[in-house]
Amino acid sequence: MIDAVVLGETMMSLRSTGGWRLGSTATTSIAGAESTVAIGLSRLGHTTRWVGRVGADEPGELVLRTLRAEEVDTSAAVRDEDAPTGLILFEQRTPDVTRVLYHRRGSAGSRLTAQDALTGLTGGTRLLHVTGITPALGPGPLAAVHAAVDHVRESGGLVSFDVNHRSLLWSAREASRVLTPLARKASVLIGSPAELDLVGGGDHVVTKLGADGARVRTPDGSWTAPAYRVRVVDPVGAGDAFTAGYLSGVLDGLPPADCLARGNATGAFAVMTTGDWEGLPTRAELPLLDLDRGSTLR
Ligand SMILES: Nc1ncnc2c1ncn2[C@@H]1O[C@H](COP(=O)(O)OP(=O)(O)OP(=O)(O)O)[C@@H](O)[C@H]1O
Ligand SMILES: O=C(O)C(=O)C[C@H](O)[C@H](O)CO
Repeated sequence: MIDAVVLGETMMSLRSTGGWRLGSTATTSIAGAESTVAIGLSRLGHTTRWVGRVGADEPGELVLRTLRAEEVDTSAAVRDEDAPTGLILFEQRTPDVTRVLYHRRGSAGSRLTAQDALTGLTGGTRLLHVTGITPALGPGPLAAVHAAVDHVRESGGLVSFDVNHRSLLWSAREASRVLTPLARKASVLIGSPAELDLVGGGDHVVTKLGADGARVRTPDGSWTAPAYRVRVVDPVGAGDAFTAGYLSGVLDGLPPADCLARGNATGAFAVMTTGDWEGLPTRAELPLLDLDRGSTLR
């Protein structure tokens, strides 16, 4: 049995050094909320699988190759001959503000089916992680998320759900209508305060508070943990990085306060580096943030 399966769309990312309209140079990589969580968990030593569709094209090969290099299992991924891999363009205007532009309508990732999801769960998983992005991609991906969530719940596994509302994809009103029933099925519900307002509560709710850290409420109590004080280079992806750390703690059986601390650490690593997943820590690197200023890793 694998530790964690994630389901969703991963795109090729293009990150410009200046404005797109100026004809700047760009760096290619990959981006996808769920695959960032898979990479984060894999670096922390958990076995993970990514389930999704890419086009039968070079951006799709970049997605699969990158995930494989991060030891994320891609054996259930589908290469779709009839649609391209989606693209996401990042344009960082200030250290805190990054513009996002999608080229993903009709992408291979948006053709995900319930059957893809069930195939991806073959062999069983301890944890399924899904987000509110996939249901925004169309009826097929929405059905895939429901099928996966129902299957894992029936098998006794944990389901984590990060609301991840993407306003470029749909309105808050529509997101609330579609995501509330999914949030009810989650064992661990994660979001920002505004996102959690969209879907209502749950038994185990984790609130991401940016530079203020995070809090968790379970039937046993509530805990908060402050963020690490670090220099922010690129805040995009911090939420998914946090989720990877938090879920790693859950898989390790840690108490909620320790899960929060691990999530704050992985979130801090993400904001200190450019890119969503590139700076995520290995397990050996986790204590780095707790070293005194000026000390070195031996
Ligand atoms: N400025 C910061 N300094 C230190 N840690 C941070 C900072 N911003 C975010 N983090 C860490 O990352 C976690 C998630 O950040 P945030 O609440 O901004 O998520 P988010 O809104 O989902 O972000 P995004 O959608 O950009 O990925 C925080 O709970 C915290 O642990
Ligand atoms: O917006 C999406 O659909 C993504 O999956 C991209 C990520 O959310 C973005 O890179 C921040 O994590």
